Order: sequence, then C-alpha cells, then structure tokens
Amino acid sequence: MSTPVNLDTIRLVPKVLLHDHLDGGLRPQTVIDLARAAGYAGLPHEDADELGRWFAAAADSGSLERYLETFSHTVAVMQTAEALARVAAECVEDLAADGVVYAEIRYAPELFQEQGLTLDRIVAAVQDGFRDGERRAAAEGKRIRIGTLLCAMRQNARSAEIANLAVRYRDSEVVGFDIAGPEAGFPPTRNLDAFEYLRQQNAHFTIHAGEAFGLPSIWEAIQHCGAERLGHGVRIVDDIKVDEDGSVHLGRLASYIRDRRIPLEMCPSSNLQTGAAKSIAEHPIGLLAKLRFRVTVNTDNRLMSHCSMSSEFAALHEAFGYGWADMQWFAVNAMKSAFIGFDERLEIIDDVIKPGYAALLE
Ligand SMILES: O=c1[nH]cnc2c1ncn2[C@H]1C[C@H](O)[C@@H](CO)O1
Ligand SMILES: [Zn+2]
Repeated sequence: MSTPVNLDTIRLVPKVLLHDHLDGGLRPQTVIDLARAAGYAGLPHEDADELGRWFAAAADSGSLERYLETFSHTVAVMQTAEALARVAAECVEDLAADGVVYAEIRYAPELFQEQGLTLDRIVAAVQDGFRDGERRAAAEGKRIRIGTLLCAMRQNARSAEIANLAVRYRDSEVVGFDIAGPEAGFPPTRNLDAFEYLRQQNAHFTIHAGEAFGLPSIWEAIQHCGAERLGHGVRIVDDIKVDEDGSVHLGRLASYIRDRRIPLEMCPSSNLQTGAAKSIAEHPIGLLAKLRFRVTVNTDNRLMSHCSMSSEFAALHEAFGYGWADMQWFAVNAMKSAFIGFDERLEIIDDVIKPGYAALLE
C-alpha cells in the first residue's frame, strides 16, 4: 500500500531549499526574546502566537513593498553578533526538523550594521550560527548542509561591496550572491559592475526577478546581468500562450529559460501574499512544472508567509495532486541547481535524496 501524502509524511522525506531569507524565518518567540534583550519596543505583540499571526496577516498585503515593511521588526532585533548566531542556528534546527537536507539561506549583511557591526563580523557570526545548527541537527540524527547567499538590497548602492564580501568568504560556505528588495523602479542592471566582478571571479549568483515586475525584469536578469537562477521568475508565464485546445506556445525568453535549464526558485505562498499569484491552484508553478521548466519549490520567508517546505508541498499536493515522484523531481531539480560543487550535489542526490524516496516509489 502506498504511503499517504500528508503534512506528517511529507516532513519525513528529503527536501532541498534554495530560496529562504534568514531575516524572514525567525521563530516568533525568538523575535520577542531578542527584542527584550535589545530594548526594542516596536513589536506589535508580546505573545508568540499573536505575533506569528500578525506577521502573516501584515505580510498578506497584496504588494511586495508592504510585504517588505514587516522586515523592519526582524531586522531591528538582529543587530548583534549573538542575535545573528542564534537566529542562524535556530534556522538550521527548524529546517532539519522539517526534513530539509540541503538549504541555501540568504540575507543582506548591510541591514545589520545599525549598531556598528562590520560586514566581516556579521558574516562570521551567521556562519558560526549555521555550523552550530548543523552540529545540533546532527546530534538529533538529522543530516543537513547549509550554504549561504549574501544579498545586496536593490534600493541601496552597495552591491559591488557585497559581491566582494561573498567572494572573500567563498571558502567558508558562502556559495553565492543575490539582489533582493523592491523590484519596481530598481532594475537589476543598476548593479552591473557587481555581476561582472562575480563572473570574472567564477562566482555564482541568482537575482530576484519576475515577482513584482514582469518580463523585462527577467530578461535583464538573465541576458544583461547573467543570473544563473531566477528568484521567483513567476511572470515568465507572460511569455507562454496556452490555446483553448491546450496547445502551448513559448515566446523566445520562455524558450531560452527552459532550453538552458535556468532554475526558477518558486515560492507559492509568498507569491499569494505579494499579489504575484491569486491562489495555489492558479499559481504558474503548475503549468511550468508540466512544461518541464527547471522548477524548484521554496519558502521565501517562513515567518511572514507562515509556511515550511512541508506545508508548501502539502498545498501543492492539494492543488495539483503531486505525489512522491513529483516531490523527488523537485528535490533533484533543486539539488542540480544548487551553488555547491557538482560532485557534492551528486552525492546528496545519490546518497540522500534517492534513498529517501526509494521505498515510497516502489
Ligand atoms: O520575495 C522577496 N522579494 C524581494 N525581496 C525580498 C523578498 N523576501 C525578502 N526580501 C528582502 C527583505 C529582506 O530584508 C532582504 C534580505 O533577506 O530581502
Ligand atoms: Zn525572496
């Protein structure tokens, strides 16, 4: 008899996460503890359950700009090395408990300098926290590896500096770079010098594109900036036409992205909140997966979007009927698209992912 697909069983299979923001994944109780320690009086609630609900409701705003406003609270309580290390370690524990075996976690170091931390101190504190979290997970019998992506914020002008930081820490598990923040009005081409530098250094980067803004943003990210992956990329459906008889026509950009196997870091729940999709059932992930784009499933912000990798898959199972074979396909897609070395990716696919699904697929 096949194992039923539900939240509890999904939590047990190996999952791979490429798009998750450190400052979007704090435990509500940790936000409260850190706010007290920092003397931050701006939280809307002092009770963890109420605060968790507040984040999800406030982020459920219909616009990326308003979604991003909720980060002022998490960023405010992450201004010391101790706070950053705690948040990083707990992030790893939470992902491991959810059955994630490999994750790339991203954050913008430039946001954590309000009390004078240097960029190097920030990166060192977060890396210490991640290693600590990996050890704690291992002590619980859970194997998980974390790679870090450093983000520069679109609205600031520090991308060259942050790209340089990412390259300097590439041998300490910083595996890549990203551009985040409000999309409209801040095209990725404002950061061309950073992308050029990264390419010269043989370094990896992804770009948030095609979330709040459409095809021009995706086109710039891929063809001007040279992004290897797309953060979200949902609006690529604007370049796909499905006729009434079901025949499908891809435009040149959509064809290019599918032909080149460019990974799409899709985050369904987050997209509902920012207005990039109306419902999970209508989310472009269904069409894109059917057309065999290199689709991956991600959380974006577990606190604001009130989700986990398992809850995202449970919602997709409900909407599209995805089963274990589909989940393995998503996990392998994500692992193929990770920014660590080919041999390391292959090892996780062969030694962790495939054995994890084998019994379910018999
Ligand atoms: O989905 C997103 N789009 C653009 N920017 C985002 C998204 N989620 C989080 N961010 C921003 C807010 C964080 O402070 C920053 C770095 O993690 O990235
Ligand atoms: Zn994001």
